[in-house]
Amino acid sequence: MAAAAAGAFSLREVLDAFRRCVTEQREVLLEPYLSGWRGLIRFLQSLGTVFSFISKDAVAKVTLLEGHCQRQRFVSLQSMVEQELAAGPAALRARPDSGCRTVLRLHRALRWLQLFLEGLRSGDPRTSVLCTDAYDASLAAHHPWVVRKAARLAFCALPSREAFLEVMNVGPPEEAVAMLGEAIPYIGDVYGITQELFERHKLLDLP
Ligand SMILES: CCCCCCCC/C=C\CCCCCCCC(=O)N[C@@H](COP(=O)(O)O)[C@H](O)/C=C/CCCCCCCCCCCCC
Repeated sequence: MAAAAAGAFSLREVLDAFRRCVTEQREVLLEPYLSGWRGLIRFLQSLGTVFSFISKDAVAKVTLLEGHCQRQRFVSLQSMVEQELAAGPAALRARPDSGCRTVLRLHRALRWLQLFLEGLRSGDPRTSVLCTDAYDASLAAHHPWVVRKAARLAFCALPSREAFLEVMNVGPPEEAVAMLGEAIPYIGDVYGITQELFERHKLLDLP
C-alpha cells in the first residue's frame, strides 16, 4: 500500500506531486500542486498540536483553492491568474477569498520549504535554527508580530534531523538526503515559475 494511502508522510510522493506540476509549456498544474501541499500538511499534522495553528491555516488555504478549482475549472495557475484578472486588478485586490491571494500565501511558504530542505540537506543538525532561518528569509516579513512569535516558539519543538530523515519514509539517512537533493530543484522550479508569473502581473503584494 502506498505510504499516503496508509496515512503516513512520504517525501517520494510529495516530490512526485511537485514534479508533475510543471508542464512542457512551463505551466503549473493545480491538481498536483495541491496534492503536494496535502502531503506536506499530513506531515505537519503528525508533529502534534503545537503545530496545529499552522496546519489549520494551510488546510483552510488548500480547501479554498480546491473549491475554486472545482467550481471555476481552473487547471493551471496561469489560467487561474488570467481568469481572476479578467475582472480587473482592482477587483482582484478587493477579494479576500481569491485564488491568487491564497496561492500567494502558499507560494511564500514554498520558499520557506525550499530553504528548510536545503538546510536539512546541508547536514546541520539544528532543525529549529534551520527552520527559523528559513522562516526569517521567507514568510516572516509577511506575518504580524504575534504570528512570528508563535511560529518561532513552535519551531523549538521540532524533532531532530535524524527523526526528519526517518519520517521521510525513503530508507536509510543517506537515501533520504539524496532524495532531498532530488526534490529541492522541483520545488524550486515551481517556486520560480510562480514568482515570475506573479511578478509579471504585479500580484506579489496582494493584500
Ligand atoms: C522531511 C521534511 C519535510 C518538511 C515538511 C514540512 C511540512 C510543512 C507543511 C506545511 C507548511 C505550512 C504552510 C503554512 C502556510 C502559511 C501561509 C500564511 O502565511 N498564512 C498567514 C497569512 O494568511 P492570511 O491571514 O493572509 O490569510 C497566516 O496568518 C498564518 C497563520 C499561521 C502561521 C504560519 C506560520 C508558518 C510557518 C511555516 C513553517 C512551518 C513549520 C513546519 C515545521 C516542519
